[in-house]
Amino acid sequence: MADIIIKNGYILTMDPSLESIKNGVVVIEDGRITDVCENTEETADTVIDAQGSVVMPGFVNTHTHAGMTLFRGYADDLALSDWLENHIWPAEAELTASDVYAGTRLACLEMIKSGTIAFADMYFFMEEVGKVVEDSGLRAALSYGMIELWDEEKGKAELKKGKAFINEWDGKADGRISAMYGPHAPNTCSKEFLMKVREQATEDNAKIHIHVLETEAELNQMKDQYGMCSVNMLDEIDFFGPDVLAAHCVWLSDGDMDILRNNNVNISHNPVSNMKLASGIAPVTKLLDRGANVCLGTDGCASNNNLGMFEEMKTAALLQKVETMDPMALPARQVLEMATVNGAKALDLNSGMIRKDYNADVIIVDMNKAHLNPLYDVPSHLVYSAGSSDVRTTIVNGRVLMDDYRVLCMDEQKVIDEGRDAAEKLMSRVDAKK
Ligand SMILES: CSC[C@H]1O[C@@H](n2cnc3c(O)ncnc32)[C@H](O)[C@@H]1O
Ligand SMILES: [Zn+2]
Repeated sequence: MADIIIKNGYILTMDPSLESIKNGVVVIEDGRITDVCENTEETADTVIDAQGSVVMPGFVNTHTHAGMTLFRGYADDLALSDWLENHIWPAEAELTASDVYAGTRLACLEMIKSGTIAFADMYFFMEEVGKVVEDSGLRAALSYGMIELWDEEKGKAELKKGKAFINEWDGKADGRISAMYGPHAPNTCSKEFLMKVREQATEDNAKIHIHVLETEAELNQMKDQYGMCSVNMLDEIDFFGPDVLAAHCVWLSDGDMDILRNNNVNISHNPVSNMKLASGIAPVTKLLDRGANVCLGTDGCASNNNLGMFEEMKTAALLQKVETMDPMALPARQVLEMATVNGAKALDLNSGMIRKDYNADVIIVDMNKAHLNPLYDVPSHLVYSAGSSDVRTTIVNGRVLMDDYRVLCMDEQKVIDEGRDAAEKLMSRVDAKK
């Protein structure tokens, strides 16, 4: 007997070897998908009727700072350097472990409700993030964000913290958590420090999550400092590889794109954050044309201001069309791949497709809504018409985290109240310091 059978749904497999099934069945046992078919004789403890819904792989958000939900709507409409240096960093200096716990719980609640099954996070007080992920049931690739600022002693302490986090958390929560090194960016960490991070990551068999060429200011700073851009500098120190997740990559030359592709670097595109901070437009279609693995992230809630992957997909697709002046650029199906298959590849997850033996990381999207009818093409609706609140069920590792809009893995109202309280107290401490 299986654990879960999802029946009567439109199965969008995202599997190149298996077409979508108009009225199909997904069978789940021990956290895995054991069958994807038109009919089954199998029985299960839980039978979910997905009539009028799309059954698809859940989203992988490949760049976020989950605890920053507490800064949602704080310091809007500013350029990145002003936003970060004069507003966000002074406010983050007041953060406590319990703030990050409350903020990350709020983030996980939002992600579960909007169909995300895994996320790559870089922040502070990462033990709190680990605890939240463990309890929530989500998957995550977590990194302690290291900012060295050319201070050798600080660098040593940061690397020690990064390593301690990896030692304690990699593989935790039955393998749902992986841990990475998180050097913040090439313009906040010295070349020497980044070389040490690379060496340590190789030795520890850990991946690396880093911001790369997000702004023109970073490009100019790097040219002044090293006589070359961040990608060239990182390439020179043999930093790149398939274990690197590079967020943003907005200011790339053609040569930089070749370097990233040739080194199989995973690139997290974060279009809403890039638009809000007016950082620029990443050359996504050029990267995809080269065969690079481009995935999709929201960035933190102070630069987005939500964690919804539906909005991110639509923005990504529209932005590339305007950038290239080609309405055929980044079609719906391709952007869906970025949000599922490519994200899973970047985080080394056996997820991102509805396929036999894959993780049972499945969402059910309710199509019985005014804004989703009539329905000619499912990928089109998912990218251009659907929204976060259309997700009715989220399953991760075979556990139902949200069932028909009801969150089962946490007390929704308590998480909202505690997030709001933590933000209120945090902001009074921030104001007192002004
Ligand atoms: C060292 S933990 C992460 C660090 O990054 C800051 N941050 C959030 N969003 C961005 C962004 O778009 N670019 C650069 N840095 C960002 C966050 O506030 C933390 O300080
Ligand atoms: Zn970021």
